[in-house]
Formats: sequence, structure tokens, C-alpha cells
Amino acid sequence: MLAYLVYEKQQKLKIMMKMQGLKDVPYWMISYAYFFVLSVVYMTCFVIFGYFIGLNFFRLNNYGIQFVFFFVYINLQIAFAFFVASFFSSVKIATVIGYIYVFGSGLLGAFLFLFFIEDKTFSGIWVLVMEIVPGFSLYRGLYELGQYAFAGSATGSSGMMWGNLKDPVNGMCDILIIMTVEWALLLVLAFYLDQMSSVGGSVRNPLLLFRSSQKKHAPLLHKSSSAQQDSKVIVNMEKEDVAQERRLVEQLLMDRNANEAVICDNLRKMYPGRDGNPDKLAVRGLSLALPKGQCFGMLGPNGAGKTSFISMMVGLTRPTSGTAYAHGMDITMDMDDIYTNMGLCPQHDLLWETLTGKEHLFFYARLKNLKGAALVKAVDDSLKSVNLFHGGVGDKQVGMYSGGMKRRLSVAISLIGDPKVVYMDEPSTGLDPASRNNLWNIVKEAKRNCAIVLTTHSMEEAEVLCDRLGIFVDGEFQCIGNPKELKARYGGAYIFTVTTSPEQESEVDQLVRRLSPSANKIYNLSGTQKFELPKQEVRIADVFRAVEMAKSRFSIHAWGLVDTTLEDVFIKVAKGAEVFNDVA
Ligand SMILES: Nc1ncnc2c1ncn2[C@@H]1O[C@H](COP(=O)(O)OP(=O)(O)OP(=O)(O)O)[C@@H](O)[C@H]1O
Repeated sequence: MLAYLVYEKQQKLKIMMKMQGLKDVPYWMISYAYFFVLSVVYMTCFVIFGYFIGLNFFRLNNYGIQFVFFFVYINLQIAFAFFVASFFSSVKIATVIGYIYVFGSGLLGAFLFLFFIEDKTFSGIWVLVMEIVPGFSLYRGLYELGQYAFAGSATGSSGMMWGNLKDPVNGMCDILIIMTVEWALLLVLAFYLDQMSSVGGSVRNPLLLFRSSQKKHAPLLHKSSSAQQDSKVIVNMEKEDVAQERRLVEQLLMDRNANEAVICDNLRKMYPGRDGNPDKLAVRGLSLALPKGQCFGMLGPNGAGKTSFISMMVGLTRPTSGTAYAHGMDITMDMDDIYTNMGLCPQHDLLWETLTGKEHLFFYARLKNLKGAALVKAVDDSLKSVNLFHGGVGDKQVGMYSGGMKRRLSVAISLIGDPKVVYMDEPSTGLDPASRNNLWNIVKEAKRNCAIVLTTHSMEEAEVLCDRLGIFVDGEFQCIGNPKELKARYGGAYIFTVTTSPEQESEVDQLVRRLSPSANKIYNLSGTQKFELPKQEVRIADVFRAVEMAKSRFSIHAWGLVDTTLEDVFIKVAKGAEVFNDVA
């Protein structure tokens, strides 16, 4: 039980289920019922087997007492497993500690606890205190049943009967009370600890635990934006498009009728410094508004803060300050409600290795309230859309899938049940070109009915899928706009690439200076050089002519002239921001 509970936590499957709409109470009830049924079957087999091989322990003691004892113990054990699972995040450690506890409490019970029970000079209070450990209470119960069965078979009478519970030496009544109280207490404590540690939940402050369940989200907003307090300082340093987005967010927050799919209001994420390292500001006051039907792409170098942003939006981590709204629901308050209309394709696939692709989709589709024929159709369509339907691939266990198949399944999961807001963190990572194209078609189709936030390192993907892009460097947007706008704004130059032998590099330099005095060399490696030629200084025909003439003087292996690509824009913006930050 412990390993099972910790596994779902370790593999982030629990938070994934939550993000797809599974509420805490049903999760607990289903898991509890599953463990309970397993334990009851196990205990019943154990008792029946003991009865049929003629053990007096089972035959002579009253069946009702045996039933109550085992019933209470099973429940205590499940509650104890839930409680202990709150303290572990590694299955290996939990399993080792679990085994040490089971064997340790058994051995200590037989060699130490037994001695205290039978030593009549030892304080009964201390024995009761020791029985708080579930392993010892089990041992005490079995001991009492064993003693009565032994006495019954010696005298030819029965074992423990209901009336014997009042016997002064019989500890059964005490342990039944202790176990029942402990069962209830551990359940409450385990639930409470789970809520406290559940970063995705809306509760971090213990005092808010009970309040948050009563609170219903207020439709947006017209409340003063947290951006407003800080924005004046920030705006002065921001690019105009980023500042404009911030102003739009402020306006939307004041507007009662605003119905944007996503509004981020000055989101910040600070990770506390560890091992002597300073605090890390991963997201610095991000403001963004995203209507339905739009796919917004976040481009940024490694470590820019894209995953930190998505983690906040999907409730994996809480913002240090600021907040965001998905269809008017606040990510710091109403995450459980947001999950019912949200889809997520995480950076790393969160899947059960032992379930099939189809079972995953059935499970998540049911969480999105799909039923009957609509459910079967949605699952089949979804499998077909990601090429996992034919050849029975969807019926194979996920453990047998390739990386690309797992990725496609993750995308299918994020889109099942028509969520209103979908977050995709590098969805095409590891896909071959054909699968990637297929994935792009799925995303294009899906964005008609929802808003999509997508992070990617592929400029091609960003250009194909995204209606708007934001280049994100060191925790903040450097620019926001649609791909064409960004290329026009940052790409007022042609990129001229020439490959010669390294000795001819200076010849190429002179050629370029003659063509465009303010050309900028952006790349140089063993004879291959790249220049930016400002568009107002050069004509394409002049470049062709100059290269043809140069070919008669020295050997040009290859050359090319292209308009600025999104990749050039990205490199330029990212480099510019890094230089600025270094200077600052
Ligand atoms: N839990 C954490 N504790 C401390 N620092 C963290 C934590 N998570 C991320 N960071 C730091 O925050 C910064 C942003 O990380 P993040 O993973 O959000 O970047 P990213 O843009 O998603 O990168 P990539 O493209 O490589 O996935 C990085 O410097 C990272 O080291």
C-alpha cells in the first residue's frame, strides 16, 4: 500500500490525475476502497484457511470478535499507510522503511512487547502507550485471541466470547478502542498533510484548509491588479510591446465583461537559494492575456523560466507573487475548478507503465465527464488522431511504447474532453518529422475551441502553430507579437552566408563592406561567415552581381542570401537580453 501510494506521488501521476480533473475526495475514496477490498480478501482467505486446517485460534474464538478485530485493524493499516506516505517521495526508501517496520514491529512484539505484557509488575499504562504502534496493537490482539483459544482447547470449552472483553487481564477491549480512535485520527491527519503538501491544491496555509472548500470563485476581476502597483517601475524598462501587453492585462482586470481564456497578472516565481546559492528569480512579473482560439508560443533559451511559468499555471508550484486567471478562476484559489477544464502535456511524460494507451484515455476522458457512446468515440478518435489506433497499438501497455508514442499519448491526453485551456510543454520533443507534422495538425484543429499555451525550442513549430509568440529570456518577455510582426521588427536585414577557405575570409570581409558599410558579422567558423546586411543599404541584384565577380578572383564554395528567419530573431533578442542583463 505504502509503495503504491508513494509511487503515484513520485511519478507525479497523482498531480497529473488532479490536473485532469480528479478531485481529492474521490481519489482518496477510490484508493481507500481498493486497499480495503484487497485487505478483506486477504484476511478472509487467511481466516478460512486457518479454520479448515483446524487451528483452534480461528475455530474456538467468537467469529464476531474476530471480524471486528480484523476489520478495525485493516482500516487502521490503510489509514496508517496514507499517513506515512505523506512523508515519503521515493518508492525505494518507503519500501525499505515499510519492510523494516513490519519485521521490526513483529520481532520487537515477540521478544520485547510480550515480555512487558506478561510481566504483571510492569505499568499497564506503558503497555497501552506501546499499543499505539499499530504493529504492537495487532500483536496484542493476536496474543489475546491465542491465549483464550489455548485455554479453551485445554479445558474443552470455547475461546474468547463477547463477555470475556470485560475480563481484567484481557487487553482486547483496550486495543479495539485504541485502534478505532487511531484509525479516525490518522485518516484526518493524513488528509490534512496531503492537502498541505499538495502544491497543486489551493491550500498552503493550514488555516485556509477549511475555508477554501467553502469559497466559490468570483468571476473576474475588476479588482486592482497586482501589476498596477509595480508596473510603473517595470514599464520604463520594458519594450513597448511587452508594456502594451501589461496595460491590456490591467484593462482586462478592471473590465467586468472580460472573457479572456487566460490572464496572467504580474506573475513572479522566486526559488529559495540552496547550498549557499542565492535565491533564483525564475519568472519576473509576467503579464499576458490570451483569448480563446489562440495558440501562444513561449520561446526561450534553456533556463529562461518557461517550465516555471507553466508549473504555476497548472498548479504544480505556487506563484511567489501575482496571480493568473483561467476563464476568470484564480490559480491561487480555484485550482480544483480550473482542472475540470484544463489539459496538460507535461515536458516529461507522466504515464502508468502497466496501463494501455486506451486505458489512459478512458480514465482521463471519464474524469472530464464523458460517458457512454460519446466516451468510446472520443477515445477512438483521440487514438486515431495520434496514430495509436491501428494495429492495436492503443491496447498495448505503455511500458512497451517508444518515446515518440508516449509523447503522442501525452498530447492525446491533454486534448481529450475538449478542455478550454491547454498547456503544452515542448510537445514535439522526440517525435520524428512525420509524427511532428501530424501533431501540428492536431494542435491546429484543437485550438479552434480552446486557448493553447505552448513552449518549444523549434522555431518551425512556433511559426506553424502560434498566432502570437513571446520570447522569454531570464524570466521576462523581451518581445511579444505574431511571427510576421517579430520578423519585420527585428529582422530589418538580409542574412548573407558565404563559405570559402579560411585564407579567403578577409576577401569576403572586403566584399561585404563594399556592398554594405554597416554590415554586421554574426558568425564565423573555419571559412563560413554570416553577415546581417541592412535592407535599406543593399539590393538583392547587387549582391548576386558582386558574388559572381568575386568568383573570378577567389573560390567561393557556397553562398546564400535569405530574409531574416524567426531563428535569427530569437538569437538576436536572446543575445541582446543577455548582454543587457550582464551589464545591468
Ligand atoms: N525547483 C527549483 N529550485 C531552484 N531553482 C529552480 C527550480 N526549478 C527551476 N529552477 C531554476 O529556475 C530557472 C528557470 O528554470 P525553468 O526550468 O523554468 O526553465 P526553462 O525555460 O523551462 O528551461 P528548459 O527550456 O531547459 O526546460 C533555471 O535557472 C532553473 O535552474
